[in-house]
Amino acid sequence: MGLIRSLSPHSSTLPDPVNSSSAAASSGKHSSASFGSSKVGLTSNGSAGISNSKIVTGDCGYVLEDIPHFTDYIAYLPAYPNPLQDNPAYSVVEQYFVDSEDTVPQKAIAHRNGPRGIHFRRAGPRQKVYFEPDEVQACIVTCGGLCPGLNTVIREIVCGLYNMYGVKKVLGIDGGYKGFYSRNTIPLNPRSVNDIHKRGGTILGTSRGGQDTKKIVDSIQDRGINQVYIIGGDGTQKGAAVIYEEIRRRGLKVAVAGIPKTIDNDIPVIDRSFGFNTAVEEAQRAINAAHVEAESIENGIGVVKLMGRHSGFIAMYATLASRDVDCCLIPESPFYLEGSGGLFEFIERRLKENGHMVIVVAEGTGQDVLSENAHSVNKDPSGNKLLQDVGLWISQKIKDHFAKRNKMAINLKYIDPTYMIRAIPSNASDNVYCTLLAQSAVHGAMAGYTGFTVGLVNGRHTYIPFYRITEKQNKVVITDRMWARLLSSTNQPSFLSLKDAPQDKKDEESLQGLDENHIGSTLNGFLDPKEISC
Ligand SMILES: Nc1ncnc2c1ncn2[C@@H]1O[C@H](COP(=O)(O)OP(=O)(O)OP(=O)(O)O)[C@@H](O)[C@H]1O
Ligand SMILES: O=P(O)(O)OC[C@H]1O[C@](O)(CO)[C@@H](O)[C@@H]1O
Ligand SMILES: [Mg+2]
Repeated sequence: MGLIRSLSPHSSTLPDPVNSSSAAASSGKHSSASFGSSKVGLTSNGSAGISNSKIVTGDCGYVLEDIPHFTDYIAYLPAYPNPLQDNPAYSVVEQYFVDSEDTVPQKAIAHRNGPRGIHFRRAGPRQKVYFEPDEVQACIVTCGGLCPGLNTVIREIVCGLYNMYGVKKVLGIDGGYKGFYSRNTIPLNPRSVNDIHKRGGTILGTSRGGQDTKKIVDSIQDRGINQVYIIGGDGTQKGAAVIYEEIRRRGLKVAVAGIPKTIDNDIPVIDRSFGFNTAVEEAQRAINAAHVEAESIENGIGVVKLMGRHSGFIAMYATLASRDVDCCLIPESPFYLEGSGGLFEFIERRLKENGHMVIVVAEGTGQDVLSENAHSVNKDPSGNKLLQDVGLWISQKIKDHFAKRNKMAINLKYIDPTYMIRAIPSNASDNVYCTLLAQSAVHGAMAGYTGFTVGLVNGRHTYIPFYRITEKQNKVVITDRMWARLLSSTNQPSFLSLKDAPQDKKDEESLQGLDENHIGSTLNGFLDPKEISC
């Protein structure tokens, strides 16, 4: 059961507690209150056990998917002027504090008569904060697989808290979620994190599994922690969502802020995840090596396997960037080997035309076919399916095919740089991106927001409610322009025979995951069709 804040019935502004410190007032499942031309409400949401979502609606189909704030569930909290207002470095900025009305549209493309659609709160410093500097005891945890930029985010959270807000107590949690209750903490300060951004990995260590919400929140409470920064992928953000729920259930003034991390770029809503650019850049080295090997020998074939459990973004962007790739295979695009329009036929043709070729394959590709041959499906401690090596499998299949009846002598080299592309430090552009994500998280937590993930949406930094990040995975849409660009650059077959092509919208959605225009169940009851047209 959730609470909604009391709203002035005549106000036409967004309810932003960092400009007004009025506290919780009424309660109710799926309730809404009108104010001016806007409506705000909380509703049940089925995803990841999250019970409350804050939806604000306005004119012309405007919807704000807002994030929780302490004042939603704690009454009469004092607020303080943001210390940044006295910071000489920022005093030159004309409007440094984010206007409470600033929100960012999820979709940048608008039609004249279309609804304004979903928006997220713009990230950044607020005029008021809900912590005094010496009251803050922050902690940082990294979970899941490695990703370039983890250390940069850690560094910038520590430095942001120290330098912008005068916070002096920051702890690192050792080895992922389980470190909360099984390890000692690591004290962090600007000196200890000074040059960690030049290193790959995470200085805090990471792990999979071991997410025991009760023990984690007990540890947060026992240690007096009141800001929790959680860096990790989809699994981690689901864990963060349940930690936030438990903290809220206990009525604690503890901010939970997620920073999305995934080498696979499989987190929805955000433009891209940090470290992704670095990984794509590093993948070029492997593709280049495969190309050099392949073109130096008769009928040379280079096969490169890149990461991408369910989403083929790294393979797609690495292929588009390289221009040396003849065929890119990703999990979203089923393919077949034999017969007309199949991979073998294409390889034969390309070898006859060019004398060599390069194939890039994302690790999650063709797992259905591979697991048919596997004895059992193993899972990692987080419950993620362990993948079969598609690179080895496809290499062997190609070799067998061309060896059959001495069809054609080929020279195949298989390169597997998977861990090399994620164990490196982030490049310059990812470093800047990590810095801004970390600072957004710090500003949000200091302003009393909680239960949110920071993310870049249409080039703007935003605060996104957890459920939007965890409800589905970001996938390459194979009926989109980007995949078409790839097909036209490689000239590979689409492997979509006519009968497989999406027949209608429903098929398309099941093929691609949910449409990005999809308005989730969270909005039921808040989007009145009458309000959409204006
Ligand atoms: N549904 C869930 N609810 C609570 N915690 C979860 C859930 N799924 C995963 N976790 C926890 O989150 C942590 C990281 O999860 P996981 O290993 O799936 O990596 P991830 O965050 O998805 O990152 P990546 O997939 O990019 O490596 C683990 O400690 C795991 O136990
Ligand atoms: O680090 P692990 O457990 O070997 O997992 C590897 C997986 O992690 C990722 O890097 C991120 O989910 C995937 O691309 C890959 O399948
Ligand atoms: Mg994951």
